[in-house]
Amino acid sequence: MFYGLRCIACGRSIELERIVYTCPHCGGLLEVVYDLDKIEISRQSLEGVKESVWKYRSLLPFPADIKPISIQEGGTALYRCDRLAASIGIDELYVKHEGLNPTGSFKDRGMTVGVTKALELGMEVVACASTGNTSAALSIYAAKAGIPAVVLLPAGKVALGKVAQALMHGAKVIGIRGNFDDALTLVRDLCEKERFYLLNSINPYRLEGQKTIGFEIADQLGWRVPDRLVLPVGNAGNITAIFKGFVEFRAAGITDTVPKMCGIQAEGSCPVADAFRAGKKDIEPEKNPETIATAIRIGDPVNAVKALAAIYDSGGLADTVSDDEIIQAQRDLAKLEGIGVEPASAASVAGLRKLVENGAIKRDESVVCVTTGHLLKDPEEVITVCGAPFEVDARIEEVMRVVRER
Ligand SMILES: Cc1ncc(COP(=O)(O)O)c(C=O)c1O
Ligand SMILES: N[C@@H](CCOP(=O)(O)O)C(=O)O
Repeated sequence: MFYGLRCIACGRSIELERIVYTCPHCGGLLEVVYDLDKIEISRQSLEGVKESVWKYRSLLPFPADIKPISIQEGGTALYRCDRLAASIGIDELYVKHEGLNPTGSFKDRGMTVGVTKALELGMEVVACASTGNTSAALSIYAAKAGIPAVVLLPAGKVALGKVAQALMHGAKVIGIRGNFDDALTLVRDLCEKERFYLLNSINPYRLEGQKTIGFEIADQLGWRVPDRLVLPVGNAGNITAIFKGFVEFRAAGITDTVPKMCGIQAEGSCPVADAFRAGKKDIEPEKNPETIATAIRIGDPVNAVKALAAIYDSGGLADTVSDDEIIQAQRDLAKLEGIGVEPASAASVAGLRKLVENGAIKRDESVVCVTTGHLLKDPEEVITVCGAPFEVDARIEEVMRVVRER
């Protein structure tokens, strides 16, 4: 076999048939590892292949006969953003807009792999806890695969567009009176008891799909690796996965370096940034996380240890931004570049602005910000921030009065 499962803490190998999400020996997080001597991948082999998560199939954990559950995820735009760059004060800025995936977030990359793995393992029900996007993605891939999905959401705390997706694609949607961290604890227990397949980012296979963001950025930049990657951090899976992608491309000889990974959290929900500032390798969970960016309102990120390792190993950093800075960055992306994102995504650009202002990132560094979810995910936040549209009588003078108003 060209891949295996390994515990990042004790280094033991785990049998591939076992349905476990953490190490049965020490409780550590698991990761998929590859034997690169058995894998054929090169710049030449990738040339001309249609952009998609499955373009990089030789670095995904499946035998050749497994058919993916796919809805054309990946292949998202990497925009060069000169107006935004000028306003922030750097020379070369790109935005990787993951909001352009089928359900409008990067989670689709994880779920195409995760749900395909669920079927390969013979699992009959998939489940997750979610602040919204994971549930939307799980629901659509479960629908495509023809298996039931169960999703646990923090009641009243999930953006409307995301709940709508989970409902319409047919998941069993259960709001729990508690926060995301409570929901995750519950769903882990549920999956254990009912033999449901857990597809939060503690599942190491799901992260394999998300690492293709890193592959794709290098590919789209003509095999160049940016100096910095800046992205929001919630449950801390994505920063881990993307770094893994860059590390694997370097190990395979496709690229020659990795970017400095810069994780941005909201001020009211920042255990990873706190741990980084204290020079620690693990977090102290935050009991009552709060931020307008509901997608990253997470106090006890399951992948914190992996994420902090990615940050330290790459020479990156973690920092925080305020909700006001997030909203301003959301407006900047929308108005300067035509990129519509949900608040959590804008944390990346808010973080970049702060890091350039305080000198942590230099003008001449090349930067990619990952915008993780689409604007339409959270229409209620948009109305709160922008106000409702004008309403007038259906007469031209009334319309002109408003048009002329400053
Ligand atoms: C839109 C959005 N951005 C960022 C994040 C944070 O990603 P991660 O949990 O992988 O750190 C999430 C959810 O996790 C999300 O839905
Ligand atoms: N923002 C996430 C939170 C769950 O993260 P996961 O990556 O562990 O599934 C969501 O969309 O639910």
